[in-house]
Amino acid sequence: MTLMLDVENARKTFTMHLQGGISLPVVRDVSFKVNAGECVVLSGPSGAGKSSILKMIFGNYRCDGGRISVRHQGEMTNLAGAEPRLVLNARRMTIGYVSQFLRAVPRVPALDVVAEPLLTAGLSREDARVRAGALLGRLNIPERLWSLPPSTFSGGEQQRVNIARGFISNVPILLLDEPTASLDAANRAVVVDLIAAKKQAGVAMIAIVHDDEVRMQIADRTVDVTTFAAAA
Ligand SMILES: Nc1ncnc2c1ncn2[C@@H]1O[C@H](COP(=O)(O)OP(=O)(O)OP(=O)(O)O)[C@@H](O)[C@H]1O
Repeated sequence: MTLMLDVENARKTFTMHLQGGISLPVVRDVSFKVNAGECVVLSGPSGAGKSSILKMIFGNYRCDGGRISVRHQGEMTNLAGAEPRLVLNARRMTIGYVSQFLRAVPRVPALDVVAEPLLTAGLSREDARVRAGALLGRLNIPERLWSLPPSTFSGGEQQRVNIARGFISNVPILLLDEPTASLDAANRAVVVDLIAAKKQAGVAMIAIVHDDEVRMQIADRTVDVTTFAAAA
């Protein structure tokens, strides 16, 4: 078993500067590990801090304490409090984040939105586009839409473009924030298959899923976030 992510006593408090500096403690003592090929699902009610934990791992939210170690280029590397350059490097090579919403650059065709992580990884434009098309097809995005920017797509289509962009890269750690939220049953099943393929490939995943059926299909373990509740 190869350890890929080790979260130790991570803590987050928001300080609301516009409300007289009120402190909003969200999570404390967050501790769990994820091995290669394993999918850990974060559970807990709305507001428990699940998305905040994913954002702390990805470096969108700064930790106020503790360690977030990821296997980056073969070494366990602490990203909590790391220099921005290291965090950006880890995002390019090690950690992918599939959020519920697509943040696409305006006017870029869907095919290129999906192909972009492969170009960054050094593939030729031609090869990257072929793989992007295959994945968009698998996610039931009709070919006539591939050359259009996704900004006019439906919510579910945009989410599938986002999933394709997240799953196309070969990063060894994937963070999945409600990847099936607005999908129909057929596309949910495709995403469950994509997750199974990533497990086979040894990718470590941390997921938030509200759909019980999807959770049962993908979770190797569940981590209950309420045990990290920070409110006294
Ligand atoms: N940027 C922020 N500034 C202030 N408070 C925040 C911020 N992000 C999250 N919070 C607060 O942290 C708490 C946890 O939010 P979070 O989104 O992590 O919960 P969640 O478990 O993912 O909820 P849900 O299932 O509804 O998405 C909430 O009370 C939220 O208001």
